[in-house]
Amino acid sequence: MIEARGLTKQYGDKRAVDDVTFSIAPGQVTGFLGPNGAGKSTTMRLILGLDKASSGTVTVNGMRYSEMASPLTQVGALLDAKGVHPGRTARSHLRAIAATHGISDRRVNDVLEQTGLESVAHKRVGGYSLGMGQRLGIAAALLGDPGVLILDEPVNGLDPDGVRWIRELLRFLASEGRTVLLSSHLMTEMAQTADHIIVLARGQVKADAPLAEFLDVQGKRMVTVRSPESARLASLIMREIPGCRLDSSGDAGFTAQGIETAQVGRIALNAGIELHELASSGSNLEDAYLSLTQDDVEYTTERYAA
Ligand SMILES: Nc1ncnc2c1ncn2[C@@H]1O[C@H](COP(=O)(O)OP(=O)(O)OP(=O)(O)O)[C@@H](O)[C@H]1O
Repeated sequence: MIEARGLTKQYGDKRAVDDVTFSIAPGQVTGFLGPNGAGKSTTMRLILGLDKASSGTVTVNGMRYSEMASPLTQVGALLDAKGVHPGRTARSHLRAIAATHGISDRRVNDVLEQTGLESVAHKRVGGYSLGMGQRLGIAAALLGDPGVLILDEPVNGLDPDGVRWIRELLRFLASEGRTVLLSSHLMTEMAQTADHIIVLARGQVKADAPLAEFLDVQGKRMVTVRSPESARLASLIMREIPGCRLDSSGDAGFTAQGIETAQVGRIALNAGIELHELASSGSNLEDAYLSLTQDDVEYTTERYAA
């Protein structure tokens, strides 16, 4: 369990984290989302005692990081996978960390095996690919067998195989009852990995909800309709369902928001209109996230029309 209460971090005149309160529960993966500069990494650093809060508190299993006698066994983190001496081998890197906590060589071998690094454990880290470096960072996070894991953009730059491996590993770790906090800008990946979503924007919590609820509240369900009489059907729908929004899809059809498939079916039936397609698609995490944060993006660019 990670608990933040009124957590605030001020850098000069920049308030990077602004009165943030949340509880991150064990047994699930919590996705930490937010535009660049939203305060995600700062919050993670505050949890890990790498930065000092200006006010408020954050605890892991009821304790501040600085109060933990053996922090690696409580909380494991992957913040910057590049912070490893290039001349060391993976095994010697992990052994050096293990030595600070009295962790056995056997455990080092276990995490090398768990992260698929056994066969390259004797090689110098300087020659590692990005994916191998990420695996080593995760091996270090797992070393103390902690109940809480914090990973800042762990899938950045990984190939599809590595991305899937991390997704399955995090789901497994959560299923063992661990608390997993994961930040990523990859929405499709997050949608497949997270059970719960926290969105930060300009240092504040904009949403804190189970994934399904987040999609329901923020997302927009879309109905796709195709009919040889689509223009007549569209005008009937506009008349009968005020507030619904239609967009022509060009292919003898249209998409509609703010309406259910059953309503379209009934209107079509009553008017004797033949339907060739009537389908509902759920909203995706990217759309839901973008609609929530569109006014909070600090670094923006012009959009290109398709
Ligand atoms: N050490 C620091 N000194 C001054 N400002 C900082 C420092 N660290 C972070 N900031 C500022 O705090 C804000 C939040 O940054 P942070 O890195 O936490 O955001 P983020 O959500 O992790 O962004 P990204 O998605 O780009 O990684 C930014 O405006 C950043 O410039």
